[in-house]
Amino acid sequence: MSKKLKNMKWASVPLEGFPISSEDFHGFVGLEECTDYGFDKESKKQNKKKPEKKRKAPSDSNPKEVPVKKTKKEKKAANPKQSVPAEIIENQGFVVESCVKAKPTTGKDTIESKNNKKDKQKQDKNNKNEKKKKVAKKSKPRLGENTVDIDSQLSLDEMQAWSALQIPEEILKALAEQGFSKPTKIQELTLPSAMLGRRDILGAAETGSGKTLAFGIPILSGIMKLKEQEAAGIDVYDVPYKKSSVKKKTTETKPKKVFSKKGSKKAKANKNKNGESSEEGYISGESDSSADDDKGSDNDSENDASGSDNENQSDNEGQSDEQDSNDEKSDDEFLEEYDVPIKKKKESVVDGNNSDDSEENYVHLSEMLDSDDLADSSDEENDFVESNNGENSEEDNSDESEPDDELEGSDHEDVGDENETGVGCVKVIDDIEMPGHVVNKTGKPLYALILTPTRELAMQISRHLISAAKYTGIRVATIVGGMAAVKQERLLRAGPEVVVATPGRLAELLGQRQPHLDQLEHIKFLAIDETDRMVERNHLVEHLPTQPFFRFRIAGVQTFLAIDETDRMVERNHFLELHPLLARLNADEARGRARQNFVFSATLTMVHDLPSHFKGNKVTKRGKIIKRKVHKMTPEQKLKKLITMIGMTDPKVVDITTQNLGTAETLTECRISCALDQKDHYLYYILQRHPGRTIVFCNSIGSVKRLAQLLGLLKCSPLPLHASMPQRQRIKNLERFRDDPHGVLVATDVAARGLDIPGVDHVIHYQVPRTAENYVHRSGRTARATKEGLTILMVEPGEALNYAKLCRTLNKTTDLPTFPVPSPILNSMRDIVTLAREVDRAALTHRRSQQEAGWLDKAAKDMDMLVDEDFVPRKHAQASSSKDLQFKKKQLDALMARPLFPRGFSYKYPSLNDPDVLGVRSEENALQVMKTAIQSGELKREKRKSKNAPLLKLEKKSRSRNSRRVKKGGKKGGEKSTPQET
Ligand SMILES: Nc1ncnc2c1ncn2[C@@H]1O[C@H](COP(=O)(O)OP(=O)(O)OP(=O)(O)O)[C@@H](O)[C@H]1O
Repeated sequence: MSKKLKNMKWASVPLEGFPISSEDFHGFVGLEECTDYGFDKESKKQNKKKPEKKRKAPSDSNPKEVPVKKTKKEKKAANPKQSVPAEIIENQGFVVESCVKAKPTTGKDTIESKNNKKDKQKQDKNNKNEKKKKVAKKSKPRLGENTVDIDSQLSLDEMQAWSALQIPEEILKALAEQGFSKPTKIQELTLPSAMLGRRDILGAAETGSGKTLAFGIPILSGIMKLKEQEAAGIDVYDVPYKKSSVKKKTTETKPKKVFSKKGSKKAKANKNKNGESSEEGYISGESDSSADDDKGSDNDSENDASGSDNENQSDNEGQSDEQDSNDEKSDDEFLEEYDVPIKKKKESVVDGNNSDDSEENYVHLSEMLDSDDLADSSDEENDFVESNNGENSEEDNSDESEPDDELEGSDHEDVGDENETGVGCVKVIDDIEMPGHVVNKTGKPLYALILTPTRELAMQISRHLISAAKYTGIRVATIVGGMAAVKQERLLRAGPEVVVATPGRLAELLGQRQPHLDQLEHIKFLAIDETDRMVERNHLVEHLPTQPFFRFRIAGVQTFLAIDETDRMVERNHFLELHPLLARLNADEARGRARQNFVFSATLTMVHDLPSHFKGNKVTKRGKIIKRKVHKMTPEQKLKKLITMIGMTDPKVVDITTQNLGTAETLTECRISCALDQKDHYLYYILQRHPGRTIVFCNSIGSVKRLAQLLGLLKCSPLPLHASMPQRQRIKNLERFRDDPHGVLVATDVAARGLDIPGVDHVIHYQVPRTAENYVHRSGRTARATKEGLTILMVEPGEALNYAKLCRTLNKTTDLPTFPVPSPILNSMRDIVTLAREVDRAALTHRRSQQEAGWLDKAAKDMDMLVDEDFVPRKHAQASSSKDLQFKKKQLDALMARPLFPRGFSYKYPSLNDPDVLGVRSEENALQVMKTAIQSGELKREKRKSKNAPLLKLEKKSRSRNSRRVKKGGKKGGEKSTPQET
């Protein structure tokens, strides 16, 4: 011991309570503590370096406690969570920390603490994730997610209107939470047949009328039933869901006569004579009574169902079905009808504790886009994958025995006998047809497939289903293109009961034989939303030429035309995947028949006039005449095609679109007729004068890009949306649009169908849509779920013919009313828009000159050449373009800084009685303006004064012009003047 240490004062420490006693530690004598701390010169030096005043005074200014500035290491060592509260003692300027409640540590404890640490870390991570989830949930609902007001949530007692439909309590509870007090009309008309009769459904109802739940509810409740059977140990893979009673009907699915003339006297007479329209399998919206009849009949069946004989329910769906029920399979082999309420799931499920499960298994599209989340997939997931693989291998084993189950007849029995004798040899059986596709049963059946034409729609349908399935424990996965397939595969490994997909990505994963999707043949439910979008060009052409398809071009739009009489459906290139998919689904006839199919669209029965160039013989470029006859397809034929294509059996057809042909009753339609050049002025006027959530639809991606650029310069904050945008951006823009009450979405028809964005005030068709269907679906983004909305169609003279066709297809006998726009304001709009266009042009010139300069520099660098600094043309061009751009930008800013709608300026517009309205306020409700204009009758007066002929008259002129052209040169009439076909 050094001298210094010897000289120091030491005092013995009592060993009472000390962790180590002298007995425990051999040779241990005692413990002394140093009481004289004056020896530490270094520490004194340090103290000098760090004057005390720098130390923060403790808040409670305890003279004994002095805060110490710790080093990083010290801080780490004294983990605040695990360290024992320390007592800080000051003695002669030296600070000592002594553990007050220190516990001795053993090796075991260290391991435990390590484990605890891990557990805690895990827990912390989980908590953080949960918090993140909660924050994310609170801050931003996902696209398609229903944001429900707590006030609008209903109790189960308030859901009496649903009671007749016998919906499982779990689903009813979720519907109550969303405030859906009663079924919509389409739901009311289709649910009884779908749920109790288990019939295929072909449904046409106006946009925003709740068609998603019209197929969503029967699918979810059907899956609940199947899962019960599964839990009872029944092999649900091969249990047919639909009744045998509908089987025989499949061979002849004659479309019903009522299609040809809806609401005709004959049809009505038929209905009355035969009983009810349900017998015909068709409900027309034209006669409410027929619909009610059907509803009544279905309700009758429900009453029967409440008794013991459930079979009556399906009997009611078609009297003749009764005899057919003695098919190959007895009814015992089919699933029973529901006992309502369905056997309750575990309390936790009903209480919603399980709801997170489904949430967890659903991954939002925007989340899917984060590729990095693939890297941080947790251990649990890896575990899951492993165990799942294990499961698969088990399933594979069970699959090996599968052919035995399928074998029928004596051979099969023989095999059984041999097995019974214990002889372990393989018997060779002749004449057994080997199935082309061996289904890989994973033990987690895929029950339902829902196909949609667009990714956003798939995502939205998933969200709607997840909301309705909240208390059922049913999981839904979304499989769409444009994002990492790996993550979607991971979702599928969890074995979701429902898959919502777009055909392309589904086909891709099927091609890779993804195990869950590989069970596709066994699905019990198939829904195809917006079906008619998947089926295109509904014309029949007689007298086939040699090629199976006749390909033609109309003003750059490449189209395929079905010329086969054998009901061949032709679709655009991106839905080519649909046919092999349907072929696969229907390969096994019995299985196909046992599947319940749903087909819904607002424009399911809409048919078009033939384009004029289809009429008469076709004259080829070489002057050869091809005789042909092109027929306009009837709604009946259109549906027949769909039925055949999808493999539906005895479908119930519900069409309630008769009056408005798919557009909502609450929709106000109008138009603006102007020169092509003026469209931008009008558009800018509407956006400025009538702000609101607005969708501007264009016919091409190019138009969307141009308009988005222009509106950006005009500070309208446009959000573009088109198919060639990255998927992440598409979703982002849609979410931004949803969140902004004054958002402006500029989109192609990719946003036309199905998107349910609440509170869209206006839909503006910047160009006349190519088809009447597109007009209906575009317009349907507003005026949804009984809310009001306004749609404005912009028509320039070149589109007059298409507009006229549109009106004819939609059974409109008069022109759409004109939206009132006061011309003085339009003049000021014109100046701004013209300048904005100039800025746009200048920006383009500047970009080009920059690109050119960049190219020159690069080329010079590559060639190791020096470009002369005074390379005049290049420098000059760059400088002048930049100057020009800056100047024009400033001009535009100055112009836009002026008030667009100054007070006191008289905006007197001859068509409005109340000009002050415009003079006082700078913003107005467009719908109200239009309604007032219609009611005041000013529009009619204005029309009479107008020198312009109504647009419908223009059609006649253009027709006669076309026919003259055809006669002259044998050219296809309208080929040039009609880039769009309705
Ligand atoms: N029973 C109901 N009561 C009230 N609202 C409902 C009901 N069913 C569905 N809705 C709501 O109505 C809106 C439109 O529903 P949905 O998207 O299914 O319409 P749709 O008929 O499929 O429209 P589209 O033809 O445009 O695709 C949704 O916001 C949905 O939540």
